[in-house]
Parts: sequence; C-alpha cells; structure tokens
Amino acid sequence: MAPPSKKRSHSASENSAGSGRPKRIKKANGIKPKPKSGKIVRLDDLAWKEVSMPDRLDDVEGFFGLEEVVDVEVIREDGAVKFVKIGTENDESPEQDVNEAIDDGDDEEEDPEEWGGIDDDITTTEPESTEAKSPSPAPTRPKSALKKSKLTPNPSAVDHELSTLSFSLLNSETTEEDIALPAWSPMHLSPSTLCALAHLKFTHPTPIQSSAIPLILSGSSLIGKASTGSGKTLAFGIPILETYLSSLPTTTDSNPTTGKAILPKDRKLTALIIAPTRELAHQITKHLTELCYYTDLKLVTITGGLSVQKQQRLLDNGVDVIVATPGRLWEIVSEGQGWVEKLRNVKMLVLDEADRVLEEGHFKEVTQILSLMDAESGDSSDEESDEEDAKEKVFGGGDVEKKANRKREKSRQAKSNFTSSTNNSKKKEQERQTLVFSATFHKSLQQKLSGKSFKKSWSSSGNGGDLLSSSESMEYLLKKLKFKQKPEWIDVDPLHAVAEKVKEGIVECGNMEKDLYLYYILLRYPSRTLIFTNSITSVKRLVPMLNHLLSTSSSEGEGGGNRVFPLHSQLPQKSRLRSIERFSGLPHPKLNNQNYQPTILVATDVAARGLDIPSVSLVIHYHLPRTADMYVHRSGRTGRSSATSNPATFGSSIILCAPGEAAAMARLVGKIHADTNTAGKGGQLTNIGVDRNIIPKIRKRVDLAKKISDAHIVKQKISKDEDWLRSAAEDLGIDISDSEVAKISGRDKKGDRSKNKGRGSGAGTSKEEIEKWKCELKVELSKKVNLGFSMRYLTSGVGGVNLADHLLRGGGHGGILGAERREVVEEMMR
Ligand SMILES: Nc1ncnc2c1ncn2[C@@H]1O[C@H](COP(=O)(O)OP(=O)(O)OP(=O)(O)O)[C@@H](O)[C@H]1O
Repeated sequence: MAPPSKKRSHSASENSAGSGRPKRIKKANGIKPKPKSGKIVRLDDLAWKEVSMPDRLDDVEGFFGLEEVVDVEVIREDGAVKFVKIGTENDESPEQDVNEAIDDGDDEEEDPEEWGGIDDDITTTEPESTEAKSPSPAPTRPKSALKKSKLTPNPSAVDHELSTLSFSLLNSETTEEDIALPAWSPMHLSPSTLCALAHLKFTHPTPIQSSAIPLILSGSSLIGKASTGSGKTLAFGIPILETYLSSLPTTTDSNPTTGKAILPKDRKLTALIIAPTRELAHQITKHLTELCYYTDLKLVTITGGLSVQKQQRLLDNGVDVIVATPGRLWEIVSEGQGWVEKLRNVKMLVLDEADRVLEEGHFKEVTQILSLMDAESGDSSDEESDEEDAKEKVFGGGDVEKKANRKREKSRQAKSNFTSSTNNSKKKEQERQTLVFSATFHKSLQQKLSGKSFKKSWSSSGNGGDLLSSSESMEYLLKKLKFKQKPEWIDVDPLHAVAEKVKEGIVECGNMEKDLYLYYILLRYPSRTLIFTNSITSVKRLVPMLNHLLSTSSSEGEGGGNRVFPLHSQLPQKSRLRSIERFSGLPHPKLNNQNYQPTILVATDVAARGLDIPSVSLVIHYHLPRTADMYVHRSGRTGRSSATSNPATFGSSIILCAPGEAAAMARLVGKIHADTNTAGKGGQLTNIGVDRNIIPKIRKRVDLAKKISDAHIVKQKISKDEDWLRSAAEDLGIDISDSEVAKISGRDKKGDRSKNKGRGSGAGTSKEEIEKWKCELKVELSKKVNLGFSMRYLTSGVGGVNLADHLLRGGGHGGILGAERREVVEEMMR
C-alpha cells in the first residue's frame, strides 16, 4: 500500500472534549457574545472546507484532513449545542466559547476492525467546496473530454488523495495520442479511463483485468480469484468507472466557474465496495481515485475511527462510490436516513478480499447489510428495528422485555424480507451486479459457515490444504451471497497460490540463531524488506536491535539514521502512518536523501493483507505464519503487478525455519502447494544457501546489538512501571520516596542496577555496561569481513543484490554462497 495522503478528519464538530485534540474553527473578525442575527442550522448544512496541510505527517501532529468552517457561531440553548450561521464578519463568538460549546461526541473510538487505523478516516475525492480551490476548469463530463485535444484532471482528486501516490505523474497534461493503448482497446474504455491508465503507464491489462473487465462490462456478476498484487482493484475499478460514466445524463447543467457537471445529490449509487479492514478500504480509495482522476466521480470512504455524523454529512452531499468496512457501514445504514433504500438500488456490489470479509467477526454485519440490500423496498419496520438495535448497541441499556419483543418482531420481519427478496430476486439481480474478489478462500471459513455437508464435499475433494479449490469456493460463495444468477467464475492462475513473481525459499537455522540469520539475509540482500513476526513483542525487540546493526551514521532528523520501522496494532495511528511512510521511502525533509538506504519494516500480520508498497523486494517470515492463506498474503507484499515480466519487479519470500518448526513448515508447504509443482520448483521451498564463513564474523555484533536493545527494553519497562507506581501512589495520597519506588520496581538506589530477578538479561545492566557494548559494537561494525569488501559496502545499499533477480538468472552467488550452495540455487531454478 502506498502511504496515506492528506485526509479529511476531525472537524471542529468532531473534536469533543474527551478526544484530547484541539478544536479548530475559523473565526471572522470581531467578537460578540451572541449573534444578533443569523439562523440556526444543522451541523451538516455548514460549509465545511478542508484545511490545507503540509504533506509530511510529522508536522501536522495528527491533524490529517482537518476541516474548518467559517461564519458560524456555536451557542448553547437550553443546554443543547446549536450552530448559528452568521452573515457578517462582525458576528463571531469568542474562541473560548466556541471551544467550550463544541461537544458533539467525536467517536475516535477503536474500531474492532483489525487494522484499526492505517486509515481510520474518511476520505473523499471531491471536497465539498471545490470551486474556490480549483486552479483551472475541470471537464464537465469525461465524454465531452473525449472531443478535447487535452484532458484536464479533476483538481479535487489531486488535493485529496494523490499527494503521496505514484499518481503524482498524473499531473502533466495528456494529449489524445498519448492515450493510445492498443492492449486495452478490445474493452472499449472511455477516454478518461484510458488517459488515467496511460499516465499510470499501465500499458497492458493484467490477466485478471483482461478476463474480468469485459465480463463485468457485459453485465455479469463475477467471482474473481487471482494472486496477490495482480491488479484486482482495477479489475473491478475500471468497470465501476465505466458504469458511472455511462449512467451520466447526456445533458447536465454545469458550474460556470469550474465547468463541473451539477449532479443531483440523490443520484443513484454506482457501487458499494466492502473491504475487511480500514487500511484496505483506504488503499482501494486511493487506487480508484487515481483511476477516476479525469472524472467527477465522487468517492467516499466509510471506516471506523471518525464520527458517523461527519460521514453521514459527506454521504448526503451526493456520492457515486462508497468504499466501506462492514462495521461502520452497518452502523450508518442501521441509522436509517434513507441509506437502506440507496443501497438497495446500488448498481454494483463488490466484496474485496471476500474470504476475509465473510470471516467471523465481520460476517454478521455483512450478512445484515446484504439482507437489507436484498429486502423489498418500502419495508421500513425492519429498518426502524435495526436502527433501535444499533442505537442500543452504542448506548446500552433498554427494557429487557421490550428488547425481546423487538427481537422476535425483527426476526419475523427478517424472515419475511428474505422471502420477499427471493421472490424479487430476478428484478434485483438485473439491477445489481455482485463482484467478489480474493487471492485466497480459506477452508475453515467454509466449514464454519456451511455445516457438515460442506465438510463432506471438502474432504471428497481430496485437497489436503486449507485454501479452497475453485469449485468449493464457487459453491460456498453462491450459498453465502445469494447470487440470483450464476456468476462467472474466473481463476486466472489456479495452479499458483503464491504469486508467480514471488520466489520462495527457506533459510534453516538454529532455534536461538534466528536473529543472526535474519541479519545475514538483510546484509546479503540489501533491499526494501518486510519482516513478519507472529507477536508484537518480537516487533518491539527486533526493531531496536536491527537499528543498532543497520542504522546509518546520520544523526539528522527524528530517529537519526534509523532504517528499521515497526508496525503493529498497539502503535498509535500516527506512528503507524509514519512507519509506512518511512518504509515507503518517501524523502525525509530533514535527512540527506542522497544517502538513502533501503528500509525495513518489521510487522505483525496487520500488514499481511493489502499493503501495496512499491519495490518491496524481500519478505522474510521471521516466524512461520499461522495459516496457509496468511503465508500467501504475507508473501504477496512483494512481486506485485503481474502486467510486467521485468525481473526487477520479482520478489522473494524467505521463511526462517528453526528445527522445531520443521514439521509445521512441511504441513504449510503441503497446503500451499498441494496441487502444484511450483513452490521451490519441485513441490518444496528451496533451501537458500548461507555462507558459513560469514556467520562467525557477524555473530559478535548481533550478540552485542541484542544485549543493548534488551537492556534498553528492560529499562523502559522499569521506568514505565515506576511512573505508574508514582501516579498510583499520588492518586491514593501516599507519599513514596524514589528509593521505595526503586525497591518495589526492582531497581537499586543508584538507579542503575536491578536486584529484581525475573526481568530478563537486561535488568541488571548498568549504563556504563551498555555504553561499553555500544563501543564494542561500533568497532565490530567497522571491521571488514574477509570477502574482499567491507560490510559497510554491503549495508550501503549501493550495489545491493536482488535475491529474486539472482535466483532467476541463476548467478551471482559465487562469492557469497559458495560453490556447494550454488547447486541448491540451480536446483531451485529448474
Ligand atoms: N494493468 C496494470 N499494469 C501495471 N500495474 C498495474 C496494473 N493494474 C494494477 N497495477 C498495479 O499493481 C499493483 C497491485 O495491484 P492491486 O493492489 O490491485 O493488487 P491485488 O490483486 O488487489 O493485490 P492483493 O491481493 O495483495 O490485495 C498496484 O500497485 C497497482 O497500481
């Protein structure tokens, strides 16, 4: 995934007192305690405008996509907060009043959706007031743009989504000649689509795009399975855009200033895209924003983490495509407000990463949403009941008996809705296409949801793996999604669970030597690398250790020359964003970018699905993944975009395998490559050779780095515990001295040495000792390794070796791997 760009976020209205974030509301000049004139308006009716933010995340302290509103006063009337629209610049209340008054319950709560925040935001490709910002007129309609010699982008798209994307290349103007893309011509795409594809340099469709787009454009529903990074997003994104364009009225009024078509706010929704996590929803939004760059399509992302009120406001302003996570979407839909009806009329429903969307946890909300969409329109009682239930869920409480009655009534209604939806099925299906995409379909999902009969069908398939075969996937999805007509099934590469451009291997090592071998791999193949672990603790331990070993000498900027960044669910959102941004290699304003070095991200499985970061060459499984599909998704963070066979775009996935993991490893390989002959080009992952001459030379530095980082972690833990102790003592009104705190926490009076056992190896370490280790490490790192070049050269990234490239070309390992290991590599190549 590319790093998130500027986002709409906490408006003044959403910054409740409890949120801890300052409220921002732009004031007009002059101060008055109460407006003399002006009318009370709904919060949603105010003219919110996005506040311009610097691109770098560091400088905005979390205010991504801050919005402001002018000429409005916030007052309290009968205890309620009200908004008064004022006409003159003299009508404004003191800021203090404003801040006190605004408290509309920002729900910056943690959403259960797993990613929890790469994008726990709402984004739209179109600001509510684009007119004032537009530097140049945008085309009113893509169709009319066809006739122009030049296509002009929709400037709002640039403002909102593209500042940090590869699509910055879209900024140039394009002529008609530039958009001749013969490989796409059989699909008869509109000029604005072709123009965006040309700018993106997507000269050829990927296999899933070639197969899926014509079928979807012909009106079919579809289940599409294709490996990770194969371009599934545009496989449904392009037909959505084409459907939107073809549905535009031939004549529309247009805004005289911007030239943009004025479309009715209550226009039909073109598509609803459901993704399992916020992060994925955000990524889809970005991909589609890039694609829709030359159109006025309005895209809104609905995920947890922001106030429902604000999301409702954006939706009410007219929307063409919604990208949503199930939990928040259900929350909004169950609020009523006409959204049920709009969803019922949606033309295209997409489930991306369908196996995950239909997984337990999301299953209930998705089913509820699908049931509502299938239910006959005009049946409002169910809607009301849902709304009440949703409210109850949020606010709790309620009369038990009433609740039980309502439940019974709701169940009756639901039954009748299901019946009517079946009766109505033909009509609905004609109106709506259902598109389902994933790289994997997991067996346990099917078993969980389908009962014994399915289990039987599964075992009779003879497939020992836990990824579903084509027929089983089809059967399962047909049942689950209630397709009214048989959807088309596309599996562009049934033989490969893992993307073909991902070369797989293992490095065998001792139980206690994983850190050593990890470091070896990072030295040997310096490239943008994603390391997956099974625990947050491991991420916390590995990041400082690797930074001690790999960071540059630069001390400029925050984090100095660190090259290794963490990503896990316990990190605050801002840190997650920053980690991804740094890992993505965006230039840091405070660092000398000429000294850019390949970056490393150490992550838990929160990063396994959906991250589309360019040029990730290497994925390392520090721990064996828990499931086969997780292995597929983790590995799929490299070797992305199957439209090109350029070896530079190949990637490698390496499992660090300790003897204790060998049996599980064998099972995993069996599952993933049950039907193929392809993994290590012989049904197994290939053993990657390790030069045993290098290992002893780097062992000492790894040991030192480990000791230093362990000691720091323990000290941090002690300091945290002591802070907690002091604050608890203060709360209880107990006087506690530093020595008592040190005693309880296990630290002695000097503050250096712990008497407390059980805090791990670093607990008894003095500052002097740590300094000594650091000096020793420095000396070790400056030593040349006896291979004719220094380790400094290896770590510099200059002349770095691309593992996949070398494996593909069958060469380049002589100096490092040794002759006996070359045979293994050659075996892998066959
Ligand atoms: N026709 C194309 N030519 C070149 N690159 C493409 C093309 N279509 C998509 N891409 C790029 O390929 C990358 C992977 O696309 P996308 O994220 O849609 O893959 P995916 O199949 O959804 O992967 P995953 O299953 O991991 O989510 C993206 O960076 C996208 O911009």
